[in-house]
Amino acid sequence: MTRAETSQTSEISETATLLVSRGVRKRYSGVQALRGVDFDVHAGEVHALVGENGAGKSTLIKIVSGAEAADAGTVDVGGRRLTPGDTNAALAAGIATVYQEPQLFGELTVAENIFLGRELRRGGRLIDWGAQRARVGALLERLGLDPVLADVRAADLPVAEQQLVSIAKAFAHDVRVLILDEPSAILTDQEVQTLFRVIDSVKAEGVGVIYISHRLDELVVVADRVTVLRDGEVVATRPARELTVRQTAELMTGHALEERRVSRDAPASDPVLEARGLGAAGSFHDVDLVLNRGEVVGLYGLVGSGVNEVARALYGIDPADTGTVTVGGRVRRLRGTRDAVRAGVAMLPANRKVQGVFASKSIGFNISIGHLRLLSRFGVAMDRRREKVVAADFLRRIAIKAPGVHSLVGTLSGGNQQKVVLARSLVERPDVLVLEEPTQGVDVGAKDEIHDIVLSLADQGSAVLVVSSDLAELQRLADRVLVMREGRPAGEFPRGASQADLLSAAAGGDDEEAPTSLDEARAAITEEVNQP
Ligand SMILES: Nc1ncnc2c1ncn2[C@@H]1O[C@H](COP(=O)(O)OP(=O)(O)OP(=O)(O)O)[C@@H](O)[C@H]1O
Repeated sequence: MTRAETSQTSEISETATLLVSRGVRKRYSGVQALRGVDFDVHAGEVHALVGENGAGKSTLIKIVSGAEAADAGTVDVGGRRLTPGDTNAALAAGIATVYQEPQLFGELTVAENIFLGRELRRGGRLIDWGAQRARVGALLERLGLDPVLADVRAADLPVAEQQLVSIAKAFAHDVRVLILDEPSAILTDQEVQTLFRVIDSVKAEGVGVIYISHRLDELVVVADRVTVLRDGEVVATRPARELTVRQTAELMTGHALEERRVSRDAPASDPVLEARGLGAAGSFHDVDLVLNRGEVVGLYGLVGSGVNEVARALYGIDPADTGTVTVGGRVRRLRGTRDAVRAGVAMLPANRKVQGVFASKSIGFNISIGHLRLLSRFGVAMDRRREKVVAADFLRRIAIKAPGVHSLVGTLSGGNQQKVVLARSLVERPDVLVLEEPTQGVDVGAKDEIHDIVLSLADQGSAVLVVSSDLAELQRLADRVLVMREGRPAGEFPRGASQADLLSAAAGGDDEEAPTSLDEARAAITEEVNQP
């Protein structure tokens, strides 16, 4: 289905309002998370819900899906009032929620996952595997996915497909309103295209979609309407086509945003880290990489390019099996993260859960853990007063939304927890810092602050490697961008290179046919991916 046809569908069914919430209020200890929110969803539309970290998006969807009860206000679905705080009632009314991280059992097949707990049985006893597989196949096909996925173990699928399977699982029930909580945050450009195709097909069936995202540039493509929340209040609900990214960002923050350009002189050649001929069987080969003192180097590539694996090898998570790495003039064997830390390399991995926060501890504690490592490196005892000052400074600088440094990290919104993890690694001021998707899930205002912090770390002499799928982020941060394709280096670009250049090098475009715009580069990739 084309976009034009899709939007027609949503206009036709505009009168059918599936979900209406009125005057929703919710208070947690010390925080008024929602202050009387009105929000509705029409049949066949994608209604995006955006706002800064802590604006109240997750709280609203928890109330709509019955995971939390509101203090005041109502939610009606199909004209019937939902019982507050009752997930079964919400499910029965047709509300399904798909979270960013797929909630599947890795050891089970896709079909088993989809029917888990409500298996189809023959004569009421034996599981009817054949019938299940056929139903799942039809379901996958309905969403434009390959029916052969039914028999694949969930753990063997890439995370993007696991997410699409989670959507399929939701559709095993009768869905009227599908809630997608930051579905694109962990996806690459071409995976996002597939997600949008699936969204188009569910829209065409008259399902209403609530779409939460921090990637504002995709709203004009995927959303019909946009609601902006700020501090628990709706500040605007508008057709997506009437809002630019900048206007949306300004509504979110409540103030005008300046256009920010970074101009930085390329740092002099003074290698802190040098990797030569680095390789790991099956994932990357022949990688030469130099990080100079005070330099920010970007590493960019599509899925399967090996960029994340290179970063993980430099931090000793999945060691390389060929080549050498020299840090601070000494050849290092990075066989584990302890070797990397000893060599002065720190990393903020993309999957924050790997690194984890101490949810039951305060913000101050979580940030000072990084500080403790720094101080203990010099054999100095930790100074508690200083710990509080450092944490309070970060709270202010990267706008962590919380009552104070004593607040427990477990009570913060997802994005704010991420800022705490970042603050911790920045406190350590490592010689080499490897950042993987440093601003994923973080709002626009905090993104700028995080970029400023990374650049000031480089100004103070750290060498920084940033692996990011956000091209605008790489343009802003990186003095140089190395592009990888299918496990090998595919080009190097100085600061000032266009997004189209980076994307086409990553996708294997040749120079003679270099695309002139980002859209053209994206279209070329989609075409390549869709080729049999
Ligand atoms: N269980 C809780 N206890 C205390 N405060 C909470 C709890 N859950 C949420 N909050 C607070 O309510 C506010 C709204 O949080 P919410 O998770 O809805 O934000 P969000 O818009 O989804 O943010 P993000 O983009 O970071 O996910 C935040 O200030 C958060 O700290």
